[in-house]
Amino acid sequence: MRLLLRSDTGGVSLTQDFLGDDLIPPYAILSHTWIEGQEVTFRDLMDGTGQNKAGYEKIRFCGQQADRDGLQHFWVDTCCIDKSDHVELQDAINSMFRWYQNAAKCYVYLSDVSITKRKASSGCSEFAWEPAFRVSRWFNRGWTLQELLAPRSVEFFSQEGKYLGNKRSLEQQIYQITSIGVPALQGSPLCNFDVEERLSWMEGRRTTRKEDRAYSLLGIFGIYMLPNYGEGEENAFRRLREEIDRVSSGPQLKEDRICIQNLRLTDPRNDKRRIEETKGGLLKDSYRWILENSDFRRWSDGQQSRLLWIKGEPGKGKTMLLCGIIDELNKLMGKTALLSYFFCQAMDSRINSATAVLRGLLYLLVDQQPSLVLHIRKKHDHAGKALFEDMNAWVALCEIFTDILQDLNQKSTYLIIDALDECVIDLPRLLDFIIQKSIVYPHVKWIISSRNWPDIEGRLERAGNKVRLSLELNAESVSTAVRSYVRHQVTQLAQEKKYDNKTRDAVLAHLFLNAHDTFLWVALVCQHLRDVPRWKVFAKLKAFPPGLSPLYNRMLEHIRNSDDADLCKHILALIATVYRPITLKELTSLIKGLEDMADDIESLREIIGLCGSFLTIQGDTVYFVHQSAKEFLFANASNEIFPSGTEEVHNTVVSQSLKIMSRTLQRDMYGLYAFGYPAKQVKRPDLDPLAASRYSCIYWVDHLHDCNPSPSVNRTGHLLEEGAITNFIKKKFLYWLEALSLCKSVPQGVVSMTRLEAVVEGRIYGDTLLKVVRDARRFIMSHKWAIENSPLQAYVSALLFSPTCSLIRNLFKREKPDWIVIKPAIQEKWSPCLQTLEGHSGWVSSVAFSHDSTRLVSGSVAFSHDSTRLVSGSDDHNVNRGIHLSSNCRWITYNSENLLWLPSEYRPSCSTVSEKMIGTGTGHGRVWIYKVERNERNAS
Ligand SMILES: Nc1ncnc2c1ncn2[C@@H]1O[C@H](COP(=O)(O)OP(=O)(O)OP(=O)(O)O)[C@@H](O)[C@H]1O
Repeated sequence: MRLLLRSDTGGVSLTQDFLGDDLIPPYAILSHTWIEGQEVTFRDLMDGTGQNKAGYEKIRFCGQQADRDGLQHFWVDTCCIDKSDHVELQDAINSMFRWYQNAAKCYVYLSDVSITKRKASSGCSEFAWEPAFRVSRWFNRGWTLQELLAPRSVEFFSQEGKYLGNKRSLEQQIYQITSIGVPALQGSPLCNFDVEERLSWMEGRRTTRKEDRAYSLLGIFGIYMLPNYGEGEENAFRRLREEIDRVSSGPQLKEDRICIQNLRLTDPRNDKRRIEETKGGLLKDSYRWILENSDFRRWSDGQQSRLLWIKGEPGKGKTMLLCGIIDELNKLMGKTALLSYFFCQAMDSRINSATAVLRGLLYLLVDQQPSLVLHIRKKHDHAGKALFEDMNAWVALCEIFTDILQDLNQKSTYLIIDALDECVIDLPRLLDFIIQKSIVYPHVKWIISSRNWPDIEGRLERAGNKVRLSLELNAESVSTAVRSYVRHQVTQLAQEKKYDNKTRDAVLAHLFLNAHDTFLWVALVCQHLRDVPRWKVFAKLKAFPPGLSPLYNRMLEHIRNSDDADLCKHILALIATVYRPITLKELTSLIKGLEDMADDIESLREIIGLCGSFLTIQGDTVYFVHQSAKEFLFANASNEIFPSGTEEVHNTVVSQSLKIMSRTLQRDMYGLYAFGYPAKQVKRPDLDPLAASRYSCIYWVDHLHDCNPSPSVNRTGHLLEEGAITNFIKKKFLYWLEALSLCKSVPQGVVSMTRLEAVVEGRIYGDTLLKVVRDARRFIMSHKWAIENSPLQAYVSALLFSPTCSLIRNLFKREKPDWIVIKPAIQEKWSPCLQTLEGHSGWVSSVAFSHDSTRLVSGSVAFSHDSTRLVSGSDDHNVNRGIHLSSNCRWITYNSENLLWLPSEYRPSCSTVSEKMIGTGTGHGRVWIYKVERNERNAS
């Protein structure tokens, strides 16, 4: 790879050809569309010509921008490849994706998007360039697809070289323009997207040479293929397909991929990037102190100190400190060590549990050393995705993690976990695991961070070899770091708001005096000041008291005094109560009075802006600015934000959810038409009919459950009327199942129905509701597989194969296909078979219950393909849940006879589970769970 080097005088020269990625210095890369005959070529550069061509401007722009970003080198496709050299061109085509991927920055130069022109004519708002952006040629060209997807950092510039935004800040617009899903834009590994989806991204894109439409996809599929110009587009695509099939049909690779896809809950690299971006970027001067800190050095240099615990009060900069440490370790260790990390976030239920932490850490380890996936596959091949989700997930993940740490075989490994206090589920287990592993494996070093919580402190006391680094005890370093941060923030602010020196100095002085070593306080005040007109700054400064709580109080007071106080408080209460961050559209459906605003996103943004600095919007999702803001509302303002308790908010969410679902759910919402249309291939339409009701579909039962757990609540005084739920199930149940499938959430639906049955049983509701809920639960349990795989099967096989007396079948008989003339003969009532558990590959020969009747173990035997070996296995299930739970299985291979081991706590027989008598039956690969009527017990 050849790069361009900018001299001090602004001239540009080509470097040597770097052979080997490790030798290439950091560089920026240009993405643009070509102007026929006006691009500067390799030959031009060699001959010292080309400065008069229009394309030279782009080279100048790229060099200057790289310089501003502290990069000496940059790359431009027009002149860094010698296209007259056939071999070099072939090599470049196959390397291009990697070159974009490895670039420190990618600048997209949009020659057809101008800011000044539009400003002059329209007078004009910040986003006046957006219409031109949306129709820019850049989005219609073939090569620019990989230039959008491969680099981590993609920044967009107008023809004047003015910054318009980056891949993250313009995510929604790019998604709307290209239909490329947000996860792909956020850097999710492209192998996670199926072949058809990736091919579809090229639709509507053009290239000058037809064959390039296929060649420009090579990197996106991670394949190598020699270009052969002249073969024509059709042949090029045929060869591309063949190569894709060849690579992906390797059974090993395919299984590995599925295993990694199932393991992936989040990509912690994306979380890190998102956190840094939303916090305004990572400032080196504010974390560098740690590298020289004596405790940190003791941990990094010492053999014995394997666990570093960084602790401090809210907003002291722990998360950003860890981001900095990760960057430094990455730089320092390169590929000589493995580095994996995870950021816990209490407000996001995907990433606030101990299992999520282990999954995230494993994901990054496997990404760096793919051979490690074998340890996961040992269990995953048997259990599938349930391995990571069922009630035994923690046990299974611990075993896998331990195997991997052992296998790493002395390779240096760094594991970093931020914000343990935000690990809401199973923190004690996670702490014990960390302590134990940090003692056993000398090649593994851990960094964890948390607030000063006595519980964590108490538990960590047991870790003998830890180093404790308290931010409060390093006040001097933190104070200097905060001062750097203040300086940086105020300089930016002064530039943006055009402060004169006096105003700037006043702001600086106020922040220096009152920050008390708390980054977050500074960040919040500066955010406020962005909305304050320059001339009011002096007066406003006094309104920011020192300390986080007083500042939050002040922010609340501001809301209290505003015209929209009630609306803001409702919004704050809702955002504090939901189980995952919600989008603006979902917000409109859950707040009374905002229902009609789903299409007025700009006004919604304004409304969120009214909630002071408590909330922030990323993409189109609403978050608290910081976990401490949410905690403040619960601890210091709950009377005001939740005047009737949180139950009331749950209540409202349920009734609003029922409303929006009743309004939006209907048959074939995505226009799939074909009954067998695979769920995997379903793409969200641009105008997603579920956009406003997605959250409701998945969580309404959870909110119902949390409305008021007391069974003695008087039904009439309760907002939740039996009628609303009964009506919803009677009228919308089947559409809800389809929606769950479209949202890839059928398993959550099964759990919801089990929960709903328990809630209804525990309350003073009428019989009708209970009957219909029980029937609906049997319905989803019986047909979950079909509906999960093809959403429209809810109207075909599910209805046809339900018992003739099923309430749901009869309520929705109008939906049954009329083209099936000969209908299958089906029994009248639901069969006693409650559930079928699958997973074994041989005959299941033994089944037993645990003493507490909550668990079931099954055993099977099978011959190997060549019939020389007998394999026996056991499988563990949880009886109370509606999903197959099959982790914890141990496969044992024998040379001779079948030896099946069952732990002694299990005993054969029927059992009473949730007041029902349960029996079991077995077959090839399956275990059936039956409901046993007392007088039938012996018979079954
Ligand atoms: N090195 C840094 N570079 C840029 N911004 C920083 C840096 N350190 C802290 N900040 C700013 O301070 C704010 C608070 O920092 P951070 O979230 O890291 O605190 P924390 O100690 O992890 O808080 P908590 O314990 O409440 O989660 C961030 O949102 C960011 O705006």
